[in-house]
Amino acid sequence: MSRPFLLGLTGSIGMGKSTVAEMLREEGVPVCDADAQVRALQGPGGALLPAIEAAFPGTTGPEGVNRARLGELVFGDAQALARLEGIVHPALTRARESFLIEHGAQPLVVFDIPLLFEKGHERALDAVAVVSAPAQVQRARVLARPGMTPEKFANILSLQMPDAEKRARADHWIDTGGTLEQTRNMVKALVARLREKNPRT
Ligand SMILES: CC(C)(COP(=O)(O)OP(=O)(O)OC[C@H]1O[C@@H](n2cnc3c(N)ncnc32)[C@H](O)[C@@H]1O)[C@@H](O)C(=O)NCCC(=O)NCCS
Ligand SMILES: Nc1ncnc2c1ncn2[C@@H]1O[C@H](COP(=O)(O)OP(=O)(O)OP(=O)(O)O)[C@@H](O)[C@H]1O
Repeated sequence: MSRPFLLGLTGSIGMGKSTVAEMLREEGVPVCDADAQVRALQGPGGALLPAIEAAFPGTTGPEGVNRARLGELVFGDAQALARLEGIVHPALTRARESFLIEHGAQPLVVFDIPLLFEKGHERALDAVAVVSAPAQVQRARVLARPGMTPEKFANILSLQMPDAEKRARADHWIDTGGTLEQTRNMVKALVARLREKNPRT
């Protein structure tokens, strides 16, 4: 039975993954956004709140998870991060399965997964596209975000596979170091090529 072509989308912090995911949606490609799912599961009334509160007391409330607080506890403490991932990642796997059933008739679907290579998700995908920009562009983008410090940035970077390795492993590279228009043209070209590879009637 035919099925959609499964493209993974990844990239390190601040590289422009969310921006590219939005461009893909504008091209009519369904995008399953792991970060958005985590936010829903951790938001007000989210299904993961009881388990997170039990493991990290004081980090949840009526507004859901206090992400800044939880981030302080887990970024920089490998054991705590592994405990949080043990709660979050199985729920993400289930969400991905439902997404695929919902969009099973499409030629192409995208899974936007921040830690795609770090967690071995490439094994379940047909191809992977990585978004990346020069390190100094990444740094400037990330440090401009409210609440970000050079220390927090360094910690998060140390948890992620180096950008050069991601690019070496990926099948497609989307350069986000230029203008938004240049990036959009690359996105359009990639979508056209992949849809051609897997035409659906
Ligand atoms: C700790 C949390 C609450 C902090 O939230 P916050 O809004 O402050 O940061 P945000 O989620 O935007 O992450 C900031 C950066 O850290 C990276 N990051 C997030 N989780 C992880 C992780 N487990 N390992 C490595 N990098 C991570 C993100 O890709 C991003 O580049 C949140 O990141 C979380 O719940 N993480 C665990 C779930 C997870 O693994 N998510 C990433 C895959 S979907
Ligand atoms: N050519 C480009 N392609 C993509 N983003 C660009 C480009 N030029 C500038 N930007 C800007 O860079 C920022 C990238 O942020 P974005 O949230 O997309 O990154 P991200 O990789 O999803 O980050 P994180 O992993 O931390 O969630 C946006 O503000 C975007 O407008």
